[in-house]
Order: sequence, then C-alpha cells, then structure tokens
Amino acid sequence: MADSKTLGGAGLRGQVAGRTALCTVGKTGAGLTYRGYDIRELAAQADFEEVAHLLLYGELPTQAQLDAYRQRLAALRDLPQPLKEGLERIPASAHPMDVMRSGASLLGTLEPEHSFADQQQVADRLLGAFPAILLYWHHFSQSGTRIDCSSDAPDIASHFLTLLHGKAPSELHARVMNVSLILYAEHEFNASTFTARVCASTLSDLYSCVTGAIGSLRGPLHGGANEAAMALIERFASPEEAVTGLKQMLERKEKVMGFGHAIYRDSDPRNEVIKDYARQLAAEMGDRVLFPVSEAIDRTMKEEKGLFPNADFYHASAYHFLGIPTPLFTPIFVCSRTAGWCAHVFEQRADNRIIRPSADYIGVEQRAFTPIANR
Ligand SMILES: CC(=O)SCCNC(=O)CCNC(=O)[C@H](O)C(C)(C)COP(=O)(O)OP(=O)(O)OC[C@H]1O[C@@H](n2cnc3c(N)ncnc32)[C@H](O)[C@@H]1OP(=O)(O)O
Ligand SMILES: O=C([O-])CC(=O)C(=O)O
Repeated sequence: MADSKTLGGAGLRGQVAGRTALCTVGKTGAGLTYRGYDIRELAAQADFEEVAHLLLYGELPTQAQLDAYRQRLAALRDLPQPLKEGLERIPASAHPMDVMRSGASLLGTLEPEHSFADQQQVADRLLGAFPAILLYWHHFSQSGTRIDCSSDAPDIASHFLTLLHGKAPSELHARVMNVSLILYAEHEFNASTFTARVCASTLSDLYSCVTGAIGSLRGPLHGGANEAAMALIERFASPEEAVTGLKQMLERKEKVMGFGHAIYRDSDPRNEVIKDYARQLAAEMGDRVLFPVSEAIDRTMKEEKGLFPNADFYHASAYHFLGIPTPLFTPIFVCSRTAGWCAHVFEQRADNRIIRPSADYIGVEQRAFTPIANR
C-alpha cells in the first residue's frame, strides 16, 4: 500500500500517471525530446509551426505541408466581433493571463467544438487567435486603440511581435520568438498539461481543457515564474547588489523564481538555448545591467543552493530585450503550450478512462449527526 505522505505530500513526484508518445523529460542522454526529436535540434533548425505540426499532426511537415499549415493558421488570426467586444470590457487592471483564460472560454461559446471530429480545427484556431486575444485587449486597455488583428506576418512569432509593436520584427527578434515558442511548446505531464488531461478525461470540450490549463499555468511555481524572475532581476542595479540580495533571500528561506525543477536534477536543457539568445540580445541592446545581474543570480544560486536556472529564468531578460512588457510574458507561454496541451487532449481522448485517483482520508472518524437545535 502506497504511503500517502510520500504521494500527495510530495506532489505525486515519480508516480507514473499515464502514457504519452509526445515527449520525454529528463531521460538519461536526452534532456527533452518532442516525438523523438531532441529539443536542441528543433530549436536550432525548426520554426514553431513545424513543431506545432509535429505535436498536433504526428510528424514534421514537408515544405508544402508547412506552407499550407502556415496559411491555415494565418487565416485563423482575426477575432469575431463579440469576442473583441468582450475583451474591451476587461479592465486594464486585469492580469493578462486572466484575459487569455477568459478569451479562450469566450471563443468556446462563439465557435464551440461540436464534436471531437472538430478537435484539430479548434486547436489550430486557438493557436491562430491567441496572439490577437492578448494584444487586442492590451492595446485597447492601454490606449483605446482597436488594432487590426490579422497581420501579414509569415508566422506566429512575427505575428505576435508585429501586433505588439506595430511593425515587423528584425530577423534576430523573430528568430528568438520562434525559438522561445519551440522551447515552451511541450513538457510531458507538467501541472497545466495534467490539468488539461484530467479535464479531457471527462470527455469535456477542448476549450474547457485549455481554459483550465491556462489557470494552472498562471501560478508562479509554473509558467508565472518568468514574470516573477523579471521582477527579481529588476530589483538589483549591479551584480554585486544581486549577490548580496540573493544571499539574504536564501537566508530568509525565500523561493527564487526561475530556479529548480520538479523533474530535471542538474540542468534544464531549454536554459542554455534561451540564455544564449538573451546574451545576444543584451549585446545588441548594449545592456550592462540586466544580463550581468541575471548571471550573478545564476552563479549565486549554484554556489549557495546547487540550483540551476529552468526554462523561465533567462526568458525573462530575453523577452525584456524584445520590448515585451513583463505582464505579457506568461501569456506567450500560453500561445506556445497550446500546441502541447491540445496534443495531450487528443492523446487522452484516443485512449480514455476518466482520471480519478483516490485519497487517503486523514479526517475525524465517522460520527453521529447532531441536529442543529442540539449543537
Ligand atoms: C516552465 C516551468 O514551469 S519550470 C518551473 C518554474 N517554477 C519556478 O521557477 C518556481 C521556483 N521553483 C520551485 O518552486 C521548485 O523548484 C519547483 C516548483 C519548480 C519544483 O518543486 P519541487 O519538485 O518541490 O523541488 P525540489 O524537490 O527539487 O526541491 C528541493 C529543495 O530545494 C528547494 N528549492 C527548490 N527550488 C527552489 C527555488 N527556486 N528557490 C529556493 N529553494 C528552492 C525546495 O524548497 C526544497 O527544499 P527543502 O527540501 O528544504 O524543502
Ligand atoms: O515540467 C514541469 O513540471 C514544468 C515545466 O518545465 C514545463 O511545463 O515546461
């Protein structure tokens, strides 16, 4: 009989909760693979649309398939008018992750998934529409501007940056965004994906699965860590200040967001990729503070706690150098992880049994009910 203290109390760590053909995390010799491809090769040579096709359609596309897929996704960028009106009613004070969650849910009321035969179409629709859901609200709430949601950018990475900045990104910026979307696209049974699979196991619709997953991703122990990491980095004006500040945080037993991982023990393979791009962007910007401070935090965490940066830590400075406001960081994770979430929902549906574990009861023994007048 399993001991519940070592199960629930330890966050189900090490428990196999299902099967997947999508991804391996932390296996010896291969840090992270998507359908058998090493993340480093995908990040170096592929575009996000190729990776989304791999996850959602089972294989990397041919050039003709990729062109057709890009066109299909581009045709799904614009938003229906009632969704725009709904986004206009969300206050500027809202967290952008709440906008993503509400946007996904509202789209599901306007273009419901009538049957599971629609699932590929819905997944593509969410991938196509998420940048505009976020950035239509962002511009309207900041300045009252109603942006054109359908840019002529060639891919989702450039589309996002075009909607945000009102102009096409440079080649380097488009590449960094593409790489970021690839790195965040899929990660086995992480908390948000598991949320999506639990929802899918009830035979619920895809919008509900994705909406629930967004809620899970929002927390600072998961996707929200990239925003929290940025807030931390910005607190320090120099590497020396960062070292002192970090040591004080660790003495106070505070968690340092962007470090550590539930599965990886020594390093997160996504870190070295995004760190390299953060360094390139820092050089391009002539930055002399943010990147050196980030490296000082990184070194101090290694020396003091033996902890390593996860995918989120250097994403913070990379996104900052792309001119992305900090509250929009975690929504970009949504734009990417939607590919992984939807692929997991398809997988769950293809071999489903409702996910319903048991709990070890630790409450009071059974007792007699006392009517309210006698209590
Ligand atoms: C894309 C992603 O979602 S990646 C994860 C993003 N999240 C973060 O960056 C948040 C900061 N990190 C954390 O909170 C954790 O490392 C998690 C949530 C990612 C993993 O949690 P766990 O699996 O429980 O971590 P783990 O078992 O390795 O922790 C071991 C010890 O290191 C400590 N530790 C782990 N991460 C950190 C951290 N970032 N800062 C300080 N201490 C930490 C834990 O408190 C624990 O100490 P204890 O044994 O004294 O309680
Ligand atoms: O796998 C996890 O627990 C968290 C993570 O890195 C991710 O979802 O990308």
